[in-house]
Parts: sequence; C-alpha cells; structure tokens
Amino acid sequence: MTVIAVLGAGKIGEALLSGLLHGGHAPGDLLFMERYPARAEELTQRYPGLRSVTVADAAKQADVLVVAVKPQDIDPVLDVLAPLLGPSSLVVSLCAGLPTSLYERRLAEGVPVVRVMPNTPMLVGEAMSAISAGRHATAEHLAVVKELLAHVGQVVEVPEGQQDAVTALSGSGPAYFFFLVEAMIDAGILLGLPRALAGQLIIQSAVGAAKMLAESDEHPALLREAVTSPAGTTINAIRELEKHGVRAALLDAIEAARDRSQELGRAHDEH
Ligand SMILES: NC(=O)C1=CN([C@@H]2O[C@H](COP(=O)(O)OP(=O)(O)OC[C@H]3O[C@@H](n4cnc5c(N)ncnc54)[C@H](OP(=O)(O)O)[C@@H]3O)[C@@H](O)[C@H]2O)C=CC1
Ligand SMILES: O=C(O)[C@@H]1CCC=N1
Repeated sequence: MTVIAVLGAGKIGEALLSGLLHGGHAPGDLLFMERYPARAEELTQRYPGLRSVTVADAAKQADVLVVAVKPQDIDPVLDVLAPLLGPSSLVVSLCAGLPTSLYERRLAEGVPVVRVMPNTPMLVGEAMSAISAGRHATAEHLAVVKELLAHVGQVVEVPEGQQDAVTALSGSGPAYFFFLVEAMIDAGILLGLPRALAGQLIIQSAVGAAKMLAESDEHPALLREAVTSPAGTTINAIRELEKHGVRAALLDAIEAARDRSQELGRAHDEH
C-alpha cells in the first residue's frame, strides 16, 4: 500500500486525512507532520492509528508527500526535504500560488511534483480538485494523485497556468457559498424568523439547489428563471441583487483572489 504523509495537518491537511480514512485508506499508511505537539495529539486522538512524524521521517518513510503548510511557511519545509528526496519520491503540493517550478528549483533534480488545488468539501467526500504535472511528473504520477483524490471527490487535470484561477474559483469557492448562506440566514432573522428555522430553510435550499445544479443539464440561468415567476416575489429580490452589483462584486472578488494567488507565487521568485 502507498504510504502518504501530509505535511501540515491544518484545515485542508486534516480534511484530506479524514477523507482518505473515510474512503477506506488504512490509518497505518497515513502519516502527518504538525509542529505543535498539542495539535498532533488532538489528531491522533481523533483519528486513531495515524502516526505523527517529523518532516525528515516523512521524507524517509512515505511514497507520497503532500505539502499542506501555508505558502508563507514553505521554505523551512523545502530545506529539510531537499537532501532527502530523489526521483522515486512524489511531492504533491496543495499550496495556493506555489508553482511546481519552485519545488523543482529547491529539490534534487528529477523529483516529481504535482500541484493540486482541492477544497474543504473533501471532508464530506465532495472535493473539487484540479491537478497539474510539474516538469518531472509523468502520466503515472498524475494517475497516482488522481486515484488518491478520487477517494475524496472529483478530480480534473488543468494546465498549471490555470491554477491561480482555479484557486480563486473552486479552492476558495466554498467560502463564497458559506458567506452567502450566512447572509441569507441573517435575512431570515431580519424578517423575524427564529435562527434555527432560518438556518434549516436556507441550508436545505442550498443542498437542493446544489443537487439540481449537479444533476440537471440545465444552465444555472434557466434554473433561476424557473424560480422567478412573472410579477412574483423572486424578481423583486433579483432586482435588488442587480441594483447592488452582486454579479460585478463576484467578478471582482474572484479576480482579487486570483491576483493574491499569483502574488503568493511571486513572493518566492527570488528564492
Ligand atoms: N483551507 C482551504 O480551504 C484550502 C487550503 N489550501 C492550501 O493548503 C495549505 C494549508 O492551508 P490551511 O489548511 O487552510 O492552513 P492551516 O494553517 O490550517 O494549515 C497549515 C498547517 O500546517 C501546520 N504546520 C505544521 N508544521 C509546520 C511547519 N513546520 N511549518 C509551517 N506550518 C506547519 C500549521 O501549524 P500552525 O497552525 O502552527 O501554523 C497548520 O496546522 C495552504 O498552502 C493553502 O493555500 C488549498 C486549498 C484549500
Ligand atoms: O484562502 C486560501 O488562501 C486558501 C487557498 C484556497 C482556499 N483557501
């Protein structure tokens, strides 16, 4: 069985570990690295059988090293990995903005690197992950990563040049939906509904709408039109959304997220 080490078991690292366990991965084949003992302890309690290791031990023991530290924290991790990895290792980077060329510059010649942008619905087996091969990653390496991520959701392959846009769209995407749901629950409060009821109404509406989007071949605009009765209630709400520039706000927001991803990558240009 492939031994997988997750370096940095924070939000997304834990989501991956949890998703892999739910997908049937043996806990004994999963390692993780966390810098604070209290966090490591929390994870070994929550997921019995997982082993907490150092970056160096992970490099020695794992077939696949998944890097899930914050992009700003990558340098010391690469310093430890550099002398320990060779072409038989496989590095999978989940870090926003960091190009495979950064790893290739800092690691030994020939180390294969695959860049991945997942998202947190991994926790419930519904991730959207986009993968791109670095210079030394073969179709076989991509297949290993695809198989791994298929346990926790859908996987698409994209040219690496699209990864900053993907990061802004699906990497951050769940946050936009959570933000909308949060605001809509507040609207229920404004209208005098109890918070628990407002939450139930909106969350089930979100689940239903997501299911329709995923299962029907209809364009989202047509699904929206089907809710919008002539001289009815919905069109009044849509007029307000358009008046407040919500569509333009989303375009600007997602472009700003793409810009930040590019900036995180550029911060390492000089290294
Ligand atoms: N959250 C998300 O939805 C997504 C995140 N990502 C990417 O995943 C990566 C992690 O993000 P996220 O999980 O949100 O962040 P977190 O801060 O939650 O996770 C990073 C984890 O790595 C830990 N860590 C352990 N050892 C080290 C070390 N030696 N150096 C630095 N950090 C260490 C951090 O510890 P400590 O808490 O002490 O800093 C933290 O627990 C980022 O690169 C991000 O771009 C990608 C897709 C989606
Ligand atoms: O906010 C972030 O930087 C990370 C990357 C995509 C989602 N979360």
